[in-house]
Parts: sequence; structure tokens; C-alpha cells
Amino acid sequence: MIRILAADGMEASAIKNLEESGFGVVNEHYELPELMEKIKEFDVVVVRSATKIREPLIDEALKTGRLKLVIRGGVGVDNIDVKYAEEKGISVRNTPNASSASVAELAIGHMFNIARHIHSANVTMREGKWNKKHYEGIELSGKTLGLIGFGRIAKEVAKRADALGMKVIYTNRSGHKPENDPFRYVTMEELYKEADFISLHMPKLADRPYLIGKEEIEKMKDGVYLVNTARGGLIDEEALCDALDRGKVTAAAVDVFKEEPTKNERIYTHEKISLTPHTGASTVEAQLRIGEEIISIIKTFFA
Ligand SMILES: NC(=O)c1ccc[n+]([C@@H]2O[C@H](COP(=O)([O-])OP(=O)(O)OC[C@H]3O[C@@H](n4cnc5c(N)ncnc54)[C@H](O)[C@@H]3O)[C@@H](O)[C@H]2O)c1
Ligand SMILES: O=C(O)CC[C@@H](O)C(=O)O
Repeated sequence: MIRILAADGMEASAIKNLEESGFGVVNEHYELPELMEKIKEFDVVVVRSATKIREPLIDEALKTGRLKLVIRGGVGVDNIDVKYAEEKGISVRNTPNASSASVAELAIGHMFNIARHIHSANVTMREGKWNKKHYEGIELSGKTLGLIGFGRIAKEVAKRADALGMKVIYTNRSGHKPENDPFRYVTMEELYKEADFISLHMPKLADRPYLIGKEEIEKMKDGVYLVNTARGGLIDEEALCDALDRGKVTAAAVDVFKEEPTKNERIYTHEKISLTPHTGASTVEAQLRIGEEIISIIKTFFA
């Protein structure tokens, strides 16, 4: 029997479907020392972001040679040593399309939050305070939204922001402007200068510790709003807090952290940050689509 480890959970309907199709599924999260042993018993490991598939773990799996496929139920494969796994004959797949709308909606939700202090008002009202005079916000309508990265998620954000009356500009790595693109391609420097809101939608950098630090923040408009639903570490957390403290950045929204769960008290207690614990893809719909993609990957792989 082909055995699958769902190391960070999997949609119940996907588990049922796979079991009914004759696969053996273990839905269990193991911490690393135990996983080093357990991994040898599986043909497939499915992970989200919590489990890291690094070289030493792959080496353990190779001792029985059973592991053939690692699936990231999600987009970013930065928690998997992809090159190493593939060199050793272990295939790596992800589910790139399933969560774009969910992440885009979260980014837009965070923009409303920080434009209107919703995150802060929720906290102070629960403390019994009526801080109406502190909470004058701004409209999103008419503001310029700069998207860094213009792939699947950013395009979903752009459509929604456009419908809200925002002007959308974007930059990406390739510098490629698709034909008939209704949004304006700009360089990173132009984006920093022009955007009232900046939202990140690109992978983690392999060659630098972060994309946006003190120097990059200085190039932005005074009072800019920053949203990161892409990857922790793209924005230097200390530089962000400093910029929030001195008002250079009005407010920020953060779904992803350098370390998860974050232990950076400065970040998770900052009243100018709207926070979510990496829930970009955590919707019923995205998880159902991810489950369906996982079923299809496994069945095709072992057909
Ligand atoms: N918060 C969440 O739960 C969640 C969920 C899904 C994805 N994500 C993150 O969102 C990211 C984007 O996902 P996607 O599906 O839109 O990916 P995608 O591959 O469709 O798009 C990525 C975009 O980033 C651009 N890019 C890459 N490197 C760049 C660089 N150095 N500078 C500027 N642009 C660069 C690419 O040109 C492309 O336009 C993922 O890499 C993942 O880390 C987060
Ligand atoms: O598994 C998750 O919930 C996060 C997924 C997200 O970071 C991704 O890259 O798809």
C-alpha cells in the first residue's frame, strides 16, 4: 500500500478520497526528532508551512528509499530543499493556483483594516474604551497601490483594488509587461516613490536576508502603508517597527513572519500593525481546492 503522511493536516474530504482509492493516509504532525524516524515509512509526505523538509531529513528518508514525492499544500516551497530532494530522486510538487483568491482577499482586508484602524479599535473597544477621535482613517479609493511581484495572487489583488477605485501599479522580477495589461508596470524605485499602499506578492529571496529594509523604506512616500502576505523576512521586522515608531510608515499589515510562530514581541504587540498568523490560505474554499490538487497530483504520480 502506498502510504501518505499528511504532516501539517489535510482536508478531511481529501483524506477520505485517497483512502477510498486505496492509499494509506496518516494525518499526524511529528516534531523533527520523531519525523526523522517516521519519514522512512512513507512514500509521500504532504506539508503546509510548519514542517520543514531539509537535507538531513531527506537523508534519513533515503535510508529506506521509500519516499518518492513531497507535496507542498500551498505555493511557497521555501520550507523544502527542493534541489536536494530532486537530485536524490524525490519529486516535489505544490498547489500553485488553489489559494490565490483567498490570499488576495486577506491582503485587501488588511488594507481596509489599516486604513480605518479596525484592528486597533477592536482591541480598545474590548478594553471598554470609546476612542472615536483617534480613529479617523483614509479611503482606499483614489490611492495608489504598488504591488511587488505580479503573479497569480497580485493579479487577484489588482482586480479587487481596481474595483475599489485604487490606481494599481506593479513591479516584478522579469520587468516584463504583459500585453493588454490594464495596470501600469513601474520599476521598483518608481513604485517606492509613487505608492500610498505597498503590498508584497513574491517569493522569499534566496540571496539576501530581506527585500525591504531601512534604506528601501526611506525611498517610500512619507506615511506609506505596507502589507506583507507573501513571506516573512521580505521586510526587515526591526526596520519596519522603527519606521512605524517615527511615522514614516503609517501602518502595516503582516500575515507572515521571519520566524513562525513569531517570537518578536515588538512586531506582535505593535499597535500600528494589523496581524494574522499566516492565514492567507486558511479558507474553506482554498483548503478544498488544495485538497483536490493534492489528490490529483498523487493519483497522477502513481498512475
Ligand atoms: N500568506 C499566505 O498564506 C500565502 C499563500 C500563498 C502564497 N503566499 C506567498 O505569495 C507568494 C506569491 O504567490 P503567487 O502565487 O502570486 O506566485 P507567482 O509565482 O504567481 O508570482 C510571483 C511573482 O513574484 C515576482 N518576483 C519573484 N522574485 C522577485 C523579485 N526578486 N523582485 C520582484 N518580483 C519578484 C515574479 O516575477 C512573479 O511576478 C508566494 O511566493 C508565497 O510565498 C503566501
Ligand atoms: O500552508 C499554509 O497555510 C500557508 C501557505 C502559504 O504560505 C503558501 O505559500 O501557499
